[in-house]
Amino acid sequence: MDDPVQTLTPPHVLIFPLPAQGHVNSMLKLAELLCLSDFHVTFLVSDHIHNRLLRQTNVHRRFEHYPRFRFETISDGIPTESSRSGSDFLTELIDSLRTVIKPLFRELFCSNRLSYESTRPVTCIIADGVLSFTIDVAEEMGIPIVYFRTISACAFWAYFCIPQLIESGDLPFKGIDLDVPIQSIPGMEDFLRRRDLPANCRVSDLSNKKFQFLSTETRQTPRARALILNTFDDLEGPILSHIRIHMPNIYTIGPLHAHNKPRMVVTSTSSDSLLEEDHNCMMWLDAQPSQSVIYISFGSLAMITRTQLMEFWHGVVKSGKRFLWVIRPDLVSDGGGVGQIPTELLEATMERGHVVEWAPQEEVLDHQAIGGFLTHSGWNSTLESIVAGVPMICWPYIADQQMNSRYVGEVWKLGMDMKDTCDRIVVEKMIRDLMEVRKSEFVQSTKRMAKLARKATSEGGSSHCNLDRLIKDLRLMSAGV
Ligand SMILES: O=c1ccn([C@@H]2O[C@H](COP(=O)(O)OP(=O)(O)O[C@H]3O[C@H](CO)[C@@H](O)[C@H](O)[C@H]3O)[C@@H](O)[C@H]2O)c(=O)[nH]1
Ligand SMILES: C[C@H]1CC[C@@H]2C(C(=O)O)=CO[C@@H](O)[C@@H]21
Repeated sequence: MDDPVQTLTPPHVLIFPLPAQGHVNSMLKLAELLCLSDFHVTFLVSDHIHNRLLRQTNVHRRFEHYPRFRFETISDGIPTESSRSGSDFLTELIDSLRTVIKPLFRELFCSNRLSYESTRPVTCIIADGVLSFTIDVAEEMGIPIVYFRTISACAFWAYFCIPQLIESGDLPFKGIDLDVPIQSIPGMEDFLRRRDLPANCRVSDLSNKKFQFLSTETRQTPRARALILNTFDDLEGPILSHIRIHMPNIYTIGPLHAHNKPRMVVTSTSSDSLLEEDHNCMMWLDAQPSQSVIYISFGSLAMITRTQLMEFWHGVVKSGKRFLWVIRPDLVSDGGGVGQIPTELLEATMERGHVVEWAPQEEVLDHQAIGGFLTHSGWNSTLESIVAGVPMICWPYIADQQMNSRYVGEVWKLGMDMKDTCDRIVVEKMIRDLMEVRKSEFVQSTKRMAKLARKATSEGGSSHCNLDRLIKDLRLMSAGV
């Protein structure tokens, strides 16, 4: 007999990510999974993000397959000329969230822009876990709201425990020793150091705006009905048990990009990238020996100085390995861009390297030529590397990345943590260790975790079952149950 819940009128879910690539990616994947269950989905993005999606992706064609999906746009309140990258991005956004986006979000619900032909009004909101003003509006409107935090459970738990860190005297740091152990986060007592805490904790003044924002926003999480996390139980089970004490209803449904549902419109050109992907690198990879290439990418927000770029470049070249490197147009922060490259680097790059401004990363990581990933440890990149079974060298930049890199190196043993170092000798050594000296050790551990990740999202797996439970619960919430 059919499940009676299935017979309820299809929900209309409004999904609202923070206007940043790493948040839009995973939440668009959730949107598609809900569309496959015949939900009505309104995906609320900033005008800036929407314009870039239109320009750089086939996302509109992809979602034409789902007649109940639509984009809705809202201003991010940030000056058009802003690069929306680097550590200043959050500073700009924090002011705008309160002064511009919150009033516009409320106004959206008071207008008729969300009720359109043959579609019921919004019955449930899925909001980014750093947008607590959406809970205020949802409560005013009497609409159920579920949070989706797009970072790892371990990073979430570190942010959530900031009050304990302050109470125990761990924050603010006293002195400059970043290797002082941190023992006031339950479940992390044996391996956490000051340097592994989210980068926002490296402040001397706890009234720092970004620090306060991330701590305060994270502590608001229990006000939501439930929390969605893009992770899986075999990866972060121990930490999830601690979070569940404060937030009992958690849906671990990741790795979201690994769910392969029948009817899913996944083609080789399915991209959510806000930059134009250079697919020529795939033909270059086809010509490289198996597991001979180190892939280098620092995500969509990270910025490095030209000095750091040169340290990485010299180290990569000295390693003697082939390399595919993503150098975004806005990656180098000190104005001069990539600038003049020393001849010896250019010659080596011509011989065994390939540089692109943006790559089809999921496809790249799945390519047989890739033997390692030098990453900034953004959570989407980390999950993509785990699913692809590619060992990592982690060079975290901001926010949650410090936590992710410690877990990759010390807890999951899926690679090495290069945090707080940018030295050509270290870069060369770590690449050789990853691709030669310790290769068999990492191949074994990454194969095992990749198998667990695919098991989680397969029929009967933990994430597959949690996604079914989320879909059923969204139907019940939308029916007022
Ligand atoms: O050339 C590239 C480089 C990256 N990507 C994709 O872009 C996304 C990048 O996401 P992520 O690795 O999470 O990095 P950020 O863009 O930096 O993501 C932000 O959002 C994440 C989720 O909240 C956080 O974990 C990060 O710290 C934060 O910087 C991934 O899906 C990649 O596959 C491409 O498609 N092509
Ligand atoms: C710029 C960062 C502020 C909050 C976001 C985040 C999170 O904790 O959700 C992590 O890194 C970035 O994506 C965002």
